[in-house]
Amino acid sequence: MEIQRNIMDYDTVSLDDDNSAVVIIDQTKLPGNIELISLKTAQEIWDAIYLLQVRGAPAIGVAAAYGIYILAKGIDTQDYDTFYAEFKKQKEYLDSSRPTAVNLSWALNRMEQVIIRNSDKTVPELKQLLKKESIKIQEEDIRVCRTIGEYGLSLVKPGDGILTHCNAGKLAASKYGTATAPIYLGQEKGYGFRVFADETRPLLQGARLTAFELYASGVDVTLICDNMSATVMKNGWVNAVFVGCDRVAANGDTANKIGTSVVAAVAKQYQVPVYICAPTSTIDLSTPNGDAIKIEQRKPEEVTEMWYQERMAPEGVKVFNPAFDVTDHSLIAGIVTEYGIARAPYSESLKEIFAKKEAIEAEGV
Ligand SMILES: CSC[C@H]1O[C@H](OP(=O)(O)O)[C@H](O)[C@@H]1O
Repeated sequence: MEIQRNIMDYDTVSLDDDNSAVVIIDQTKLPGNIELISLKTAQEIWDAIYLLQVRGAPAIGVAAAYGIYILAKGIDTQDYDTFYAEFKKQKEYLDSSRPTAVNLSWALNRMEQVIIRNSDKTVPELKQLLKKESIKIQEEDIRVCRTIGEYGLSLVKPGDGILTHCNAGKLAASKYGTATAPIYLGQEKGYGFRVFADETRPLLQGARLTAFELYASGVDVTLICDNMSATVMKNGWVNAVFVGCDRVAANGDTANKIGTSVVAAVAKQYQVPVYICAPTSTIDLSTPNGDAIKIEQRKPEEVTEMWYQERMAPEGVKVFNPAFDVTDHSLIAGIVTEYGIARAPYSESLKEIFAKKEAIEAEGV
């Protein structure tokens, strides 16, 4: 008898036992098959991020941190400058896999800082410090997501309807997810949320991943097509929208999966608050506003034929396939971080969030 495997029992991203590979759930195979794959080379790691075998801003950051660690481990030199030069080459390559989710560069830069701050250490010592930092990044991700869940839970009440778009769940992070964190914590407390998951064309992260993980967790989830979000909100079935993010700009404009801005515009029409669940690792104060966020453009085949037995569009037709869009800060009721909920004006409140973060870090809490 096949053992009933629950997706929630698997780590989205991990290091293998001998620290020689990044192990991920291949999310392109979900929900049909739960397959773990080991990534050992720079090309394998790059491909896994680009092909969305591992995806979601926090999960991409953790995969990149583990990835650059195992690549650094393989650099065969005892000379600091030679080691650092090769590290930078590998880091720049991994950083080129996807442009929008800031966690990729955030994690890689954080790993590089370990080398910069420890120029007096030997190469073996640097490799150990890189391992330690990569594990710390994943441990923080788990703590951060749970804290976001706690703040998010304060925005809803038992029995509420929650709509989410794309997958900002456990499969986009290490555990809890970001937008799903309030849902999972509510599940622990018996809140009985009714969740509506947008399927999220063209790659169907909502159908294949969010509905999959929530259903596996016993959450009351209803899968809807993207064009149905207006109806469920008009019917009064949604009390709040929780979504993830890939990059939050200094003024609160937020890049997230394509279609998020549509959900936010419809939510405004029906007076449903939209909350961005945003680890501070996904907030980029160096990006002034949404116009400055680079939006990844992906292949037309994802739109025209990816999920169909036959092509569903004429051969050669023009296709526009931006992977993300930017939700204007004016459509966002709150940005839920692990240091509290930022409210408009975000150009001020996000700075206050980071000031709180820095003060707590300075205390070594
Ligand atoms: C926890 S944030 C996840 C975020 O990333 C997703 O994009 P992709 O599936 O292309 O990596 C989507 O925008 C989610 O909201």
